[in-house]
Amino acid sequence: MSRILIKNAHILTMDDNRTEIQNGYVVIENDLITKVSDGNPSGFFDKTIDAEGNIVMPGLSNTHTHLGMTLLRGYADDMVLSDWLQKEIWPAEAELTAEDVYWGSMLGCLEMIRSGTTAFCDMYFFMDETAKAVEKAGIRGCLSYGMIELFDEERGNSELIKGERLVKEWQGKANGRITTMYGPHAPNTCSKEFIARAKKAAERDGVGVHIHVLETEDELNTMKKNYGVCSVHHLDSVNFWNTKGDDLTAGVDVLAAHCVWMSDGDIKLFAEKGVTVSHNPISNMKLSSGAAPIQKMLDAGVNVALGTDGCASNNNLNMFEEMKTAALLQKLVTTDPEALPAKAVVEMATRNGAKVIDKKTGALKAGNKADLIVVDTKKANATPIFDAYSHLVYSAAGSDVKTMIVDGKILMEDYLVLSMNENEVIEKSKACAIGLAKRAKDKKEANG
Ligand SMILES: CSC[C@H]1O[C@@H](n2cnc3c(O)ncnc32)[C@H](O)[C@@H]1O
Ligand SMILES: [Zn+2]
Repeated sequence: MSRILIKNAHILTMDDNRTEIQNGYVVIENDLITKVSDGNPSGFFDKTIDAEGNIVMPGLSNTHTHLGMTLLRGYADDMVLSDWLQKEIWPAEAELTAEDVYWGSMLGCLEMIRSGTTAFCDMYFFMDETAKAVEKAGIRGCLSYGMIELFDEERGNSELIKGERLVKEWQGKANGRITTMYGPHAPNTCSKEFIARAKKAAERDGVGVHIHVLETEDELNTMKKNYGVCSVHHLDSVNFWNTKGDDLTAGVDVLAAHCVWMSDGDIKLFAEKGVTVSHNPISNMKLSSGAAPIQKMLDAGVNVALGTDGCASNNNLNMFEEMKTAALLQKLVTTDPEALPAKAVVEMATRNGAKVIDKKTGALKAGNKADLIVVDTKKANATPIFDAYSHLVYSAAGSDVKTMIVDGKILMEDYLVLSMNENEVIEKSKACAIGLAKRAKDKKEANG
């Protein structure tokens, strides 16, 4: 049995009472938190980390990523989503190899460890490679193979087989750090019959579903033109949003990324059904997709989490930037400075996201898994701190994350990443990115 003590900590538990403890300690035994308290700890510990008054909190959950896309960081910027995908990203992705996705995923894991993200929800291709990277890096990943049916039944059949294989092979692996979902890409790239089949498979296998929804006004208009209703109501007709099973006991998580063009009726439906929304403000701003009505969703009782989206539309995986942007964007579009206060943003980035990844994470309390970070407050940008939530959202940087523990294992200590060779990951992923871009350029030139 391994016992770790973290002491002298300013603890944000993010538990149901949002308990905040000054000068507290956390005890970790193997992969679990066994005590969170103030006062003096007792007993023998294999390892003691003196937090020296720094903030100790649950690790951040990035609920929408395409990790292999780290290799396409900066590959095509300043374009509208449809052109960006069709003219640049999809042709480049057609050249991806398994090795590219492995090193791109390792690079993504490294960036997440360095900026405080302990868990993420991914949708992409060559997902065995992302799973291997998660195994090695030590973080927590909820992985889905991104299925693009393109309204072609035969293609849909083979996509579903690939999605199923990922679930069968990886669900619960790496001591439960790897979980899986089905990932039908979007209502404007997949038929509702196909999306309903993916949902049924998820219910059968007891895993969730992850989908892009109402990201752009163009999607909303296309759906209305083709089906007479928006994407949300289109999929509601096949019970896609139900998170409870038929007997209202068992259920599966439904994770909807973007949700920018939601009507009041869509929001009400999501609240009733228990859908989790992944809000991706930086990607939405960069692609000019719009501003999701997040304060309205929270007021209606929707579980809203945060995500970065892929590195080609953000262009990083830094959840501290995402938190700040989320807060500022809501204040801007509502013209209400009270919209999306700092504490609500930290909730989105921790406990709300954790609900769809692992319900035993997202809060520091006895019995939960030991996934946490230490945020350095001995910094100019952390002086003074009147309110820890305000500091995290408006002033802190991802690079202030000093130490990270996931599943009871120390992945970064005092800014030193322990679970991988950082230089090797940077060099190998850079070489893969250069090769990928060259292949894509050669293919483009050959096609005229
Ligand atoms: C089917 S795997 C994921 C697929 O989605 C593409 N993608 C990346 N960012 C976005 C976005 O913001 N909206 C829609 N699709 C996106 C990615 O390039 C893969 O092809
Ligand atoms: Zn996406």
